[in-house]
Amino acid sequence: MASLNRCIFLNKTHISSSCSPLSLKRHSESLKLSSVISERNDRVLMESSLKDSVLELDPVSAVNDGVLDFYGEVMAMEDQGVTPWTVSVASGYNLLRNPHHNKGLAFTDKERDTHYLRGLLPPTVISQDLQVKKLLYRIRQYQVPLQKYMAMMDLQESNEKLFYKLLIEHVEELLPVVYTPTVGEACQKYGSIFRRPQGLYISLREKGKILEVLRNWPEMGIQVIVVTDGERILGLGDLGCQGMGIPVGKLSLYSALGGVRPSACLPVTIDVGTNNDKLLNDEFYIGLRQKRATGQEYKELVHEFMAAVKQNYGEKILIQFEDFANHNAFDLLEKYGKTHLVFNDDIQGTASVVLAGLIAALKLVGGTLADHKFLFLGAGEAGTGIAELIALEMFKKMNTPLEDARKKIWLVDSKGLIVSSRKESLQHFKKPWAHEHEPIQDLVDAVKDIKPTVLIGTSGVGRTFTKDVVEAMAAINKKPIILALSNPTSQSECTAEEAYTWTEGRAIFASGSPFDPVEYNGNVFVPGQANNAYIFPGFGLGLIMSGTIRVRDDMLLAASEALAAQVTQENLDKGLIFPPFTNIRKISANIAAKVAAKAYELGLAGRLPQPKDLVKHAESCMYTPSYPNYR
Ligand SMILES: O=C([O-])CC(=O)C(=O)O
Ligand SMILES: [Mg+2]
Repeated sequence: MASLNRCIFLNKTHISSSCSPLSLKRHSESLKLSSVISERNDRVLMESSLKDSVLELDPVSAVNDGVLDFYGEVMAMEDQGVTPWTVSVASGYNLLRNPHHNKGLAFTDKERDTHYLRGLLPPTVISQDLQVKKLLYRIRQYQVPLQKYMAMMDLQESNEKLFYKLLIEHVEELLPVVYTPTVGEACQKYGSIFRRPQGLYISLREKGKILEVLRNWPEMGIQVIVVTDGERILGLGDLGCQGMGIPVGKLSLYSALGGVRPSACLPVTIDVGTNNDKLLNDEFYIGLRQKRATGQEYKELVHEFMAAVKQNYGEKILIQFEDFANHNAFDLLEKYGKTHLVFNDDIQGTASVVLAGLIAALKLVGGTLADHKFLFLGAGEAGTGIAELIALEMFKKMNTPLEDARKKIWLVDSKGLIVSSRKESLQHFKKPWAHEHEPIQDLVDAVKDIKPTVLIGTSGVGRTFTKDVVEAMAAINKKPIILALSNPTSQSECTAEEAYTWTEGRAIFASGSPFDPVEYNGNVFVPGQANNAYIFPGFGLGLIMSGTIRVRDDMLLAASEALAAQVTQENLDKGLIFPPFTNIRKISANIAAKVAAKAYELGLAGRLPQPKDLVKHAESCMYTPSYPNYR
């Protein structure tokens, strides 16, 4: 019974709130917890001598067959309540089951002795590097992307540090596995692949209790929440509660790409029902089986959530809105932008990344932003968000009046070109783009008439950049810039191969979801990935490390410029308007530094004094997943 002499971690809230006085008394008496109590964050570390406790156990707790009934579960009568008491012991078997502390076969001999692991592991001791190699080998064995995804999720739930080391060191290969496009399929099938909860579910049933629900989450030092209501998951539509895969994936990138501690990240899904009949009739669906609540009922739940988050975590908590439908996304950003540190990834993150790509592309096509003409297919969050940020950059950098800047930008939605005669019936976020022009129904006619230099797809509908459309762009421009941003791959407006082939290799192409390099006429073209994953991790790190409490457009522009500055001549020579993801942590540190610098400049930073070298400071704040040595 040597292994019983060890450290245990008890969660304060669980001691005080979830244990009945009776069971607590029985525990404290029988376990004889010694008095060395030190507090570390929200945890209470107690040295206990369980060895003694075993000898002193009340005979009632010992069951006949010799199995000790510590928790009264075996002896309790049916009408007696039993507390579902758990103690997490940071050693022995539980240490191996704890994803934050587990090192698997990398536990040294000394650690195996000290932490009661002898016999629980096979004799070999291997390095973390060898573990990475082994895991990568295993993941490569799977042919189906969803299997790779599930293997990665299993790893995240069993050995968090190994998961992050693997992801960081092989980011180009594994990003499409844990994130877009595979995460889209994972959300579609989340009901059947769901194993363990990876975030908080806040449904209409939790109304009035959201603060309590937040307190059920085991970590207290939360710095970033990514929240969705599942209504517009990528370009896949309403996936209800199964949208949870998105906050989980985004937050994995916060840690891997932006260096925010995993324990400081909280994925949240707000479940107000779904209008997806297929899910409502799916026996494995995990969410509320009802149509979406709207209007006041919806607003009240979200408002309670926003208030509870600030109450529980304070003013500096960053809340990233993700994959909300247009009809809520703009209003939520507008409303909570005034009172909370909020950021909408689909409106602002996508805008910032695309602007960065365009700034870099100017080096290939020449001129300033104001010399170009932009045509969008799709006038939702991404389309209007990007359009507004491009106009803002022209205004700030070239003193182009905002109204004139907007006139260089045209949007097409499902009803055709957005023009002034449609103004009355347009949603408010489309109105600034309703310019004077004859109505045009088809995209190809809009391309021929408007003659854009840049074509951007944000419609969420795949295959809409047809051969006619792309050829029309190629007829007008020597180097047409074509960005097919909708996700996942199935919703991309065109493929990389189509873009290069239909423009005879002249396109400057990037897409939201990754495409492999394309060989055309003996040349290899490497498409860039214009995905907000370049921006949000570094952007969030910059906000957190400066201690700011509000997001400003100037910070988004700073992030774009920082990202564009990371595109090298070598990248441009290959036609790439984004740097490779391989260096993403360095890129994120640079973005974070520029965002933080802007926060300091605007007087919005709460962490004073300002560090001298913000890039170094950002790097020093970043989480690294190497194993610590356990005493
Ligand atoms: O998740 C992604 O890959 C990009 C994004 O925010 C979206 O498409 O909604
Ligand atoms: Mg999104």
